[in-house]
Amino acid sequence: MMLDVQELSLSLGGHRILHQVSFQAKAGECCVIMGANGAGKSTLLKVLAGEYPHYTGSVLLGGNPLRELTTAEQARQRAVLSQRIQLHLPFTVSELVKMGRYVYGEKETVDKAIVDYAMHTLQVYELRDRAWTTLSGGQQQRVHMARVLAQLLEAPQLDGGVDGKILLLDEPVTGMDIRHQQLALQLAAELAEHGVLVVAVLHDFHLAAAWADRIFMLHKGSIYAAGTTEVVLTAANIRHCFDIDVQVLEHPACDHPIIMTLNHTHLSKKITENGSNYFSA
Ligand SMILES: Nc1ncnc2c1ncn2[C@@H]1O[C@H](COP(=O)(O)OP(=O)(O)OP(=O)(O)O)[C@@H](O)[C@H]1O
Repeated sequence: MMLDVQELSLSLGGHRILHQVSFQAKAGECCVIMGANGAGKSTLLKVLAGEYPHYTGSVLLGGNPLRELTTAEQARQRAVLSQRIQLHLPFTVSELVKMGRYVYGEKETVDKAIVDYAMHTLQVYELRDRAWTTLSGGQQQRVHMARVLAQLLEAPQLDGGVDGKILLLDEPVTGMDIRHQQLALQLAAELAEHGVLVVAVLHDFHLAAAWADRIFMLHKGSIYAAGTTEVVLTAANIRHCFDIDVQVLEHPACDHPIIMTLNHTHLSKKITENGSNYFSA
């Protein structure tokens, strides 16, 4: 299964948000989209999730134009974790995770086994009868991740029929503690090993460096850099896309780099000099 995006452009509210974005990704890869606030990361993910069908250019999934797949076909092939999901109805945790199964309409027993498996995997099984609204932010995010996992799987195991499916994750680890961040991304990497194409938006350089097979760095709606961590996460690319100086160091124990920020007091000075010091507002 291949995702082939060619010259994708999209306007929203009369503004060009994505501009001539082209890339290819294949089943088994863990791709990470990075970029500054407003660069177009979520919008790109939403196009891939079928939310903005009025794009120009082409998006092919397994050789088929995305637009030609029905909503039901898309939902069985692809699971999406959106950014900052807010729910106000007091669904229990298990009810919410079960929503991931609606696209299948299968036997109750299969659904229950998969839902239980997903809740165990994200370590929210103990919370299964709690109202989602009463959970902490990080716990809520883990429940959403469990829901998305339940949608992806066709059997209660990680290699359960996921080969060739797509997992789209928009800032999946927001609010999670350091251990659960690792757990969530390890899960994404394991799914990729079982043939899932994972495309995740991440802000954290360390996590991206540790888990990405390839990184696409977006800048003002276009891809500025694409490739392996070593190619993309350079001080020059980060300065260009984020307007900040960093040092890229060798990790003492792992084979990926560490991105270190410096003491950036000059950033607030720069803003003060420009007459808009929002730090003191
Ligand atoms: N529905 C919309 N109508 C008009 N403009 C939009 C809409 N959705 C997003 N935008 C604009 O498109 C740009 C890209 O937004 P997007 O949410 O994709 O950014 P992002 O890279 O995900 O940012 P962040 O890191 O803050 O999540 C922003 O300038 C945003 O204001």
